Amino acid sequence: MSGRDDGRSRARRNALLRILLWPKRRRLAAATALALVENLCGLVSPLLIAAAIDRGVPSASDGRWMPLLGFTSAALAAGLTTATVKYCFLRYSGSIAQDLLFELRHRAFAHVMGQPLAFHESYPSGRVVARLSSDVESVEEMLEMGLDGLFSALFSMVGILTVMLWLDQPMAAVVVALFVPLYALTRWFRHRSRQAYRRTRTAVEGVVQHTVEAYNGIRAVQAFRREETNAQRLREIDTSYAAARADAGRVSAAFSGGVKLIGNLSLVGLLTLGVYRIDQGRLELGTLTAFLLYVHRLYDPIDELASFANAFSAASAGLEKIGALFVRHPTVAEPENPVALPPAGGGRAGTGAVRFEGVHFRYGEQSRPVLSGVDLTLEPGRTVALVGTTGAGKSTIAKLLARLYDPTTGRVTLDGVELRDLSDAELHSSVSMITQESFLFSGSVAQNIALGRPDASRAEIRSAAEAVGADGFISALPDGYDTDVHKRGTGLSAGQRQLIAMARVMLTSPRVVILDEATSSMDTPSERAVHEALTRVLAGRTAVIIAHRLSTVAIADRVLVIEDGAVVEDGPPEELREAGGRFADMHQGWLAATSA
Ligand SMILES: Nc1ncnc2c1ncn2[C@@H]1O[C@H](COP(=O)(O)OP(=O)(O)OP(=O)(O)O)[C@@H](O)[C@H]1O
Repeated sequence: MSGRDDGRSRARRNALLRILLWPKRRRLAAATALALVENLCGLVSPLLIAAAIDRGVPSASDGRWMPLLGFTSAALAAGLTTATVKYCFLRYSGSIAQDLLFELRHRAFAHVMGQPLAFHESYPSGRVVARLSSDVESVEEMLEMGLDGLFSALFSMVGILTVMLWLDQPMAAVVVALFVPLYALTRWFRHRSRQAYRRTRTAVEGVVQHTVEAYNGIRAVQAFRREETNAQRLREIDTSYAAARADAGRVSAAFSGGVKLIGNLSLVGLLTLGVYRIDQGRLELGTLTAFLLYVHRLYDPIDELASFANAFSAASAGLEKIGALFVRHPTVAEPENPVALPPAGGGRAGTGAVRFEGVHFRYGEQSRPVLSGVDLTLEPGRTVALVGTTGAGKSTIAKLLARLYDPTTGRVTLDGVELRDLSDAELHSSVSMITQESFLFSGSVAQNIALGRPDASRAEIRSAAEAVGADGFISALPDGYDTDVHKRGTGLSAGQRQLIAMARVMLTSPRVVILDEATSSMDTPSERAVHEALTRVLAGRTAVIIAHRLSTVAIADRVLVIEDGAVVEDGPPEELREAGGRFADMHQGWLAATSA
């Protein structure tokens, strides 16, 4: 990662942290106060023990037990208070941490869901899953195990050093002197562990991404016998993940060991100097004991600080990655002052006129132009088939018509209104896209049909299903319209899914329907059922079909042959067939394929 990228990642992480932490500043301040009380109580105990040794024990030898009893009871009370406050702190900081994670996960998810198609087409779904799962988990781990260590370490260090300086300065100087190597070690650790954890986050992202891709494409994986290749690839990515984790482990082990070594050197130094100063009569035994107890207390949290720093490095790398999700992507924004479509009048007739005016389009600034000046007029209520070689630009035209993207220059209008000027609600109810996947969401069949109109009544849902001939098979399902589409055993066929998708469109009753036809063929009876449904859905609407089959082109009134992002032939299918151009060649090819 270059220095500039590094700075940008950190800036994104800090901005994200600010957004998450600022609203919780009061609760964080309360948690800090609890930690302060806990550490102050913890600080008192060694002082009381020192007093018990230096004052309580001598007076007890003289037969006066009260001072010793007083000091030991006070030490006990301090210990009990420390434990109680610690319990409260952990509960309180735990609830802050959970709220924070909840918000982080939901913000990230909502942001991803609201992104334009351009984002999803360039950002692999596996990477998004990694962001929302393992990267958020790394933050969770830090919050769960690290906060306590961080607070204890910071307060203890300041508090203990202050008390030490007050008790005996030459002895405190020994401890302070050993902070120099400790500082150097910590700097090294921060630098190395940040690198190591960035590598682990990248590696774990690879593992998740590969798993999600393999799972999404399981049909292709099995059809092309890619199981072994995929497993081999996972082994490779996993090996690099393991290596990155091992490196992170080595760094943290070196740091922990180093801290322990410096802690022990402090003990030896204090013991040597302490014995010398006692011998000189400048120090009491109780004070030496307090110093030894304090050093122990000082280095224990530093060790905890190491685990926090570890968790922080992992979480920090995770937050940098999550922060990258929030980078603004050019979006197809909803207009501030939307324009309404002219009313449909009596019935649908006359609506659904589409125009592409001088449309140029490229997918990104670096990409080559896909459409270069497309001018098109689609008449209301007619069905147009887009045909052409693969990569010609057919889907791109459909995506612009559904306003999944905006043209780079030029405009697309529906009934005289530019798509950019329509509200999202009007756009979605006026232009519907039936995609190849016919995706069904978790929920009942009825809910899936009512996707575009969640307020539709059961009677309306039913009549939409009847209109496309889907009522028969839906009523035969175990729970009819209430059958859960993803419940085991429901197993809807590809054709049935398509019929549900068509009923969905029927219910929304859009002016324009775009159909990205499936290339894979279905068995003939279900293909016929889908075809009949399609004819009913398209009746009276403007339809654009990306056609891959002869039978679909047959229902079109007009064919547009697209080549290299331009319309090269345009006319009724019969006319183009006779004209002997590209469409005629394609037609011949289809005929040969179907008769073979
Ligand atoms: N998301 C994208 N980012 C960058 N380039 C893209 C993207 N989608 C398509 N393209 C490019 O745009 C061109 C047109 O693609 P498009 O999907 O419109 O073709 P198509 O005619 O629908 O092809 P097919 O019949 O194979 O679906 C192709 O060169 C393709 O590589």
